[in-house]
Amino acid sequence: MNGELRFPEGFLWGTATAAYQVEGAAQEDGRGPSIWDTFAKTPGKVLNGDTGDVACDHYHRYPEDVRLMKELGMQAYRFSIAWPRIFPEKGRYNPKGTDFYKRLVDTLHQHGILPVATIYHWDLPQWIQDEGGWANRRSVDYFVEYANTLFRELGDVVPLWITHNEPWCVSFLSHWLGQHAPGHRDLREALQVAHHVLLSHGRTVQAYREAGLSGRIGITLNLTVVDAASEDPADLRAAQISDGNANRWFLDPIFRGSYPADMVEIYTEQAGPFDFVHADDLDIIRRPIDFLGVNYYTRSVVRAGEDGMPKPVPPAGPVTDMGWEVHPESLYRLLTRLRREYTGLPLYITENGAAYPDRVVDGRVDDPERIAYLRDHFAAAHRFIQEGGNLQGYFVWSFMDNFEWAFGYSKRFGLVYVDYATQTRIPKASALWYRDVIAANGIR
Ligand SMILES: N#[N+]C[C@@H]1[C@@H](O)[C@H](O)[C@@H](O)[C@@H]2O[C@H]12
Repeated sequence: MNGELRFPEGFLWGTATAAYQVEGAAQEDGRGPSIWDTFAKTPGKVLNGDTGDVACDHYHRYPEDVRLMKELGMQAYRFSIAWPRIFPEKGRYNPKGTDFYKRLVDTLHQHGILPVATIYHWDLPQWIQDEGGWANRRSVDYFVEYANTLFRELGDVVPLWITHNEPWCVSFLSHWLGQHAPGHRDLREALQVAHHVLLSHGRTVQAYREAGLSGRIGITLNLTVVDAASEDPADLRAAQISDGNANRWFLDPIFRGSYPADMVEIYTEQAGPFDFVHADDLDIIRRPIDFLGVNYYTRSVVRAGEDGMPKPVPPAGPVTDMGWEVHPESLYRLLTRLRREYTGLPLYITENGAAYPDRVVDGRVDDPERIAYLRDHFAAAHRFIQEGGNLQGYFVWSFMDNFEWAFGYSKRFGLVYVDYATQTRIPKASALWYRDVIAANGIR
């Protein structure tokens, strides 16, 4: 790549984390248990039996972390709010929970860093799960009450709100594939969960408008590009189905007010009638948002299984420590598709990054692969912008190494290395490189 690629004036450069992955303080100041506390303590669910009990101790070390963000030139910080801190039990609001986020947001403002709050990043209060979780339509009302509480307490100091992080993971990964909390394996339940999460999104957008706040609200979807392994019609259809599950199942309701017909036919056959979809639900889900958050990590390649359903094909090219193919051109393809087929709204890359087996050598962490990964993905984003794409910001996942869900602490996504034994933070070479990218508002 020759020459410098400069981003538009005002382009927002930041990093992202999530409450259960970084905060620790799992029982502090009235926090109640979440489904991830339960899941992580269930033998065999998380590698090495790791939990988020301590994590990066961000709950106590946020002043140091925010100072480091400032030193690294970060302009924005996307964090999530832990619902079980705010409503630890049914019907009981915990002001101490909100107070932590007020302290965090105030510290961010003091350092000139824009707070971006994700309302839900997977840590459902266990008391709601005990009532059926997201599969129970009542969860929608609980979510709106929680969101309204946040808008009341933080609405005037948080300018960007994200209702949900990755509804696909909340529904299919957690209730069909069983890999995330609560670890269920039931397609019909996953479809109900997806619907109620989307409905809670729409209801919350409505509540935000009614609150008369001056910020902006959107949703973050994990999206990908699905390629067929061959031009064989069976493989092409398998790719279409995989795209329907990964992308269109969420994009269509939000931007078109309907579920994709081809997938409704398949899922009705596999999981029964959609009697959990009420008459005006889709009109609520499609409430206009101000921006779309896109989490992109990799593309997928699929072939048709014997049943015609998509089966993953192992990556042929370079992969990260997660085994995910490094495929920056698919970020450009994804963004271009979103603009062509769904929306001209502002887009933010709310997560993009890579795990690599980082090591501390003489007090330093050299991570050239991560620098190359980020550079190539920034270049793909820049190409989209150059062609008129409305991309307004980029949040690298993650600010620091953290609890990587079922992988525990075995995968390091951070720009900043965390020594979990001492809680020492060490900016990796990629953090210093990113600092220079932000300062130049571009890449060389
Ligand atoms: N795996 N992985 C890394 C990263 C995960 O740590 C985030 O919590 C999710 O939002 C999204 O899956 C992406």
